[in-house]
Amino acid sequence: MPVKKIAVLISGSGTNLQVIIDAILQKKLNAEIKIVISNNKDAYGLVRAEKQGIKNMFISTRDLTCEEYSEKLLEIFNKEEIDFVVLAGFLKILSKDLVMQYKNRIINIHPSLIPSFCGKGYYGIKVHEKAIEYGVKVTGATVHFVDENADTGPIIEQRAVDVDDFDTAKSLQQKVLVIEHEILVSSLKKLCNDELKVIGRRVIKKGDKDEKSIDKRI
Ligand SMILES: Nc1nc2c(c(=O)[nH]1)N[C@@H](CN(C=O)c1ccc(C(=O)N[C@@H](CCC(=O)O)C(=O)O)cc1)CN2
Ligand SMILES: NCC(=O)N[C@@H]1O[C@H](COP(=O)([O-])[O-])[C@@H](O)[C@H]1O
Repeated sequence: MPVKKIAVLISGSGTNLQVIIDAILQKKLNAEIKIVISNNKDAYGLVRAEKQGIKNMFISTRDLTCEEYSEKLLEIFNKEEIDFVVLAGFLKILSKDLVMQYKNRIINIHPSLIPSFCGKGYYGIKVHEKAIEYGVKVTGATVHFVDENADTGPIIEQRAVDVDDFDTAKSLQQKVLVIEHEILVSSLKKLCNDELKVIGRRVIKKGDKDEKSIDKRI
């Protein structure tokens, strides 16, 4: 199977980007990061890419509409012949047009168990603050395909973590980040190996013994 060309979009420290870099170096992923793009010029993730010799660029989204910066991204994806896009802490909503042209080829990592604590306004530490405030006993992380709305695409993988009485938003963020790194690599591996099939809102592993019965049920 040919090596998949991926673009990774970031806005911050890039620890999720780093685990993808590490997984490729350890030959765990059938992928090559062709480009890292950030809408934050100070994102440490750009430093991580530079250190690894990966093409990287800052694209300002300030003063641009969603459609305008999405069009810029699409031009780059086409030029680099990108197969899949990973949103790894990218904090801007992508346009419907871009998402449709890359239907089921863009994945996102979110630091909660969707549909809890997600959607517009839910990003970074804010997600964990809401979880602590609500008093949930379990939270976690989700990898999902990206559709035109925030965090509503079909779910690929989720994993839970317990919320302890002494947890703060910060401590919870650290616990969930460990899980994010694990399920992001796991999901990306399945995607790059063409192991995923989307049936309605459900994402199943191809060759699943129940695939045909699931097909009929939906
Ligand atoms: N079309 C889509 N685009 C994006 C999705 C998606 O599911 N569909 N996921 C987000 C990532 N994300 C949650 O996982 C997310 C990111 C940002 C926001 C948000 O409310 N952003 C603010 C601006 C924040 C800033 O600029 O500092 C906003 O848009 O007003 C919600 C969810 C990536 N794109
Ligand atoms: N809604 C999107 C969102 O909140 N994304 C979150 O941003 C962080 C980026 O960390 P990183 O830059 O170290 O990978 C991660 O926790 C990711 O789940």
